[in-house]
Amino acid sequence: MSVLLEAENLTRILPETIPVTLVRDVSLTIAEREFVAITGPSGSGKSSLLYLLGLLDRPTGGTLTIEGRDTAPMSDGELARTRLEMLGFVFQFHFLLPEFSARQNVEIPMRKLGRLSRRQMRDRAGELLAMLGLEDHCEKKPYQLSGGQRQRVAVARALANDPPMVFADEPTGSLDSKSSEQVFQTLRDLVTGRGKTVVAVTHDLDMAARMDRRIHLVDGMLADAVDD
Ligand SMILES: Nc1ncnc2c1ncn2[C@@H]1O[C@H](COP(=O)(O)OP(=O)(O)OP(=O)(O)O)[C@@H](O)[C@H]1O
Repeated sequence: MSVLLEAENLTRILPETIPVTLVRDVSLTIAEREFVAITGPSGSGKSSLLYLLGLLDRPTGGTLTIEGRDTAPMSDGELARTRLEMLGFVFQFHFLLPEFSARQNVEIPMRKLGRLSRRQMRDRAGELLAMLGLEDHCEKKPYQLSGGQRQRVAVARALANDPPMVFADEPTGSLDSKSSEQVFQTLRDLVTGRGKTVVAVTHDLDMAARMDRRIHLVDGMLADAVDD
């Protein structure tokens, strides 16, 4: 399996009067077609690590390569472009734009990348929504959808530019158990059915146990490093 992301001694320290260490010396690799959970107690740095791996934040130490390319010398513009092409994001609260339909929300990352015609974007958004069982809801606004449906629109939006990797931060955290299971199955299908890599922060240990690998953090460090 080819490696997509490689972190070596990844560290993020906030330069406060008393510096706050969010992530410390984390080394890991994430390969194609992996379904990885990031677990750990509240405040252990799970979201901070996800933001670093997702190129939403820059480390203060260590290295991060994506498909073999070092991210340190990349400008903010290059990082944004790499995110658009390589990475999709699903957050606990869907962050769909309320004034736009489901379809228009899914088109947004395609518009930003600017590779497809209006017609192609429209068609692709419709196909993605249909793949997630939302073919009858394309023209609805987020407030007209259930929590689980909104989260599946967010998954469709994450897939808009066909990235190899999807990051999810507590994707089922605000859903009831039935919708959680649907969203979990949707993420699982991305890996087994579509060959994506999915990395998800979760508090839900049962869910983490059903994923293929677990990265456990304690105080911003990998738990196996803490055990040493
Ligand atoms: N901007 C910030 N300024 C100060 N402290 C911060 C900041 N961002 C995060 N922290 C602290 O860093 C630690 C790690 O936060 P992070 O959100 O990554 O943890 P988490 O494991 O995702 O937590 P949770 O499970 O509660 O969401 C926490 O103690 C948090 O309070």
